[in-house]
Amino acid sequence: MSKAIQLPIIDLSSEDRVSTANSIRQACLDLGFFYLVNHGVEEELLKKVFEQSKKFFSLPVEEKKKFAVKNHRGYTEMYDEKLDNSLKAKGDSKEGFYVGTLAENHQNQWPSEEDLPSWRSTMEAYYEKVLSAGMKLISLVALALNLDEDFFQKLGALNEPMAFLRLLHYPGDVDSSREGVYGASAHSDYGMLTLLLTDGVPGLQVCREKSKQPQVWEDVPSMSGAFIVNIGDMMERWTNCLFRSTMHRVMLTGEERYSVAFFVEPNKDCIVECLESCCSESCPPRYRFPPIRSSDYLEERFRLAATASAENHRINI
Ligand SMILES: O=C(O)CCC(=O)C(=O)O
Ligand SMILES: [Fe+2]
Repeated sequence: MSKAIQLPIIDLSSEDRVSTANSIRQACLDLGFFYLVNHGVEEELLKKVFEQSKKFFSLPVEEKKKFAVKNHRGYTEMYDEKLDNSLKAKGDSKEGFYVGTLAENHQNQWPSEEDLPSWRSTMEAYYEKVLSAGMKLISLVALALNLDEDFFQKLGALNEPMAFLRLLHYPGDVDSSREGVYGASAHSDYGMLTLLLTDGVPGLQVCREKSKQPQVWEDVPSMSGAFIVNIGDMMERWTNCLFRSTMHRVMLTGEERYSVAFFVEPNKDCIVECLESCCSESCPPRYRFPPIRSSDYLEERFRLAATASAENHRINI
């Protein structure tokens, strides 16, 4: 058993925005992981998303493959992805389903109303609600960086955010005794921030210092009704590594596990480069992080994580 970590709790409904922004700043300087409570997404909807997710993953695999991922929307099979591509294992032991931005809803794939009634409306409602919580949170993140709260909106990062909802299912019957077998192998997330919901089954772990050997992994307990939020790599680049995008993974415990990740990414054309408020003469922009276009960066990361078996449904955003 690994040691359980205690994450700070951020209340999205608090009227004291300055103090909330300060707490976010501290959490992001420290680990870049925190719980988000009072986020405005009703318990009932959280429950429904899990129910509908289970219904989809319970379909026969041939049925699920009819929604094989296209343009980064739809079903990803077991082993399609290897988040730590230095591993020898064939791929991560999980299946998933991506829903992309509703602004380009024609590109999304939906099971029919006859097969899975209310599936689409549940996912759309969840997408809208979590996106709205994510936008509120990003305003607070801007304040936490001593910027105007609408900084990322003004920058044009969020007029068409490339947010992805991803349903995840980790089967309980995978032999995880072999080396390199994980539900999700070690990685950091790609974008601005991630709002994660889990069903309470353990498995998620974080590593504070990825270069320290041996690596120390700590369990992240889930908190009922709260999102686990983490900072992604593009936010780390924007902040010149002031805010941390921490490495994490999902262990297989022998118990089936469901989670729902919501990745908030800037819009495609947004250039991600060191913010002025995060560099100075004594702390210049890191040379390994030159300005990049958001969608170029994302595509490259998706490409690196796709296993050979997933090559034929390569992402194209
Ligand atoms: O399922 C989880 O708890 C985490 C998944 C994750 O880290 C990811 O998909 O990026
Ligand atoms: Fe992740």
